[in-house]
Amino acid sequence: MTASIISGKKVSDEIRGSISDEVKELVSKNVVPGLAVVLVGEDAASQVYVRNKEKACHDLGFYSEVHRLPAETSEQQLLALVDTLNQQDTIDGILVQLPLPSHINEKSVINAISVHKDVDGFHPVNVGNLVIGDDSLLPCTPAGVIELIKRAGVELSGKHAVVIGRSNIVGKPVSLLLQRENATVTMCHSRTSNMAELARQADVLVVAIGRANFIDSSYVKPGAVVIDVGMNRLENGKLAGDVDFESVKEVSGPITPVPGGVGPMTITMLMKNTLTAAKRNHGLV
Ligand SMILES: Nc1nc2c(c(=O)[nH]1)N[C@@H](CN(C=O)c1ccc(C(=O)N[C@@H](CCC(=O)O)C(=O)O)cc1)CN2
Ligand SMILES: [Mg+2]
Repeated sequence: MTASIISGKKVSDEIRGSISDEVKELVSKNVVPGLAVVLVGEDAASQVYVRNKEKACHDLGFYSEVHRLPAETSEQQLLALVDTLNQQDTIDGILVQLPLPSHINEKSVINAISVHKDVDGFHPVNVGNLVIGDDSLLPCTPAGVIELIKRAGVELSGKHAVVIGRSNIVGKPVSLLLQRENATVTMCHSRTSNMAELARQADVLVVAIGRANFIDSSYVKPGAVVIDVGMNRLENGKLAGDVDFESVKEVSGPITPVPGGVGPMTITMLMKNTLTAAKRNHGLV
């Protein structure tokens, strides 16, 4: 029997509806949440994502600034812009689209963003608070993964979750958030020798490895929930996840598609973080 599809688009629209209502209330108090997005260079995928973020801001009534800088922008020039945005009262959230050109140190840029405006949740202070369980702005994709699992009605407490991939922006934080939901978490990575065996033990399998269609049905326990964080552009221009959707959906439980799964949730969680930052910046929480 084919698995049920977890629609990130549907969940995203539901959450954006409530964000839009909250923004209207804030605007009535003369508070307009402001997001600044900085894009350096001409990476095609990044341009799509930044356009999606800008559109979401406009759709939800946020103030939005997009700074598109040439690829040859120096690290110092970028840091100067971040410093200006840190001090700009109309801006509650700042993000610098990754990846950056190789001559720019991503860590230096992330560290330069004010912790309170770090709506990506990448700043070491926000990451540290995530690790110790204190309040923090959560990284958008991991937060979106957890929201999708919860809204699919999946109970995580006591379940075995297997995360494949250990990146700083997805694998590591999503493992921590799964632990916060009392799941038992196994993290697999490029040096894991028995990945398929471990993956088949998962009640919930989260895949974020950046390899198109890598995970087939041999990695999936029948009925397991499968969350595909992959975002791979194929030579034919189509988008593919890390999961071989057509084969896996025949054995899995609820599964996210690509596109239309985790991706839209990343943007929505960014809007949610910006709203939170605006409320905090204006002393409303
Ligand atoms: N500063 C950041 N950089 C990057 C992040 C991030 O969270 N912060 N994450 C990824 C890219 N990403 C957000 O920027 C992102 C990826 C995909 C989507 C999305 O909506 N995908 C759609 C398909 C879009 C398309 O047609 O290509 C989907 O999956 O349905 C949104 C955001 C790396 N960089
Ligand atoms: Mg404001």
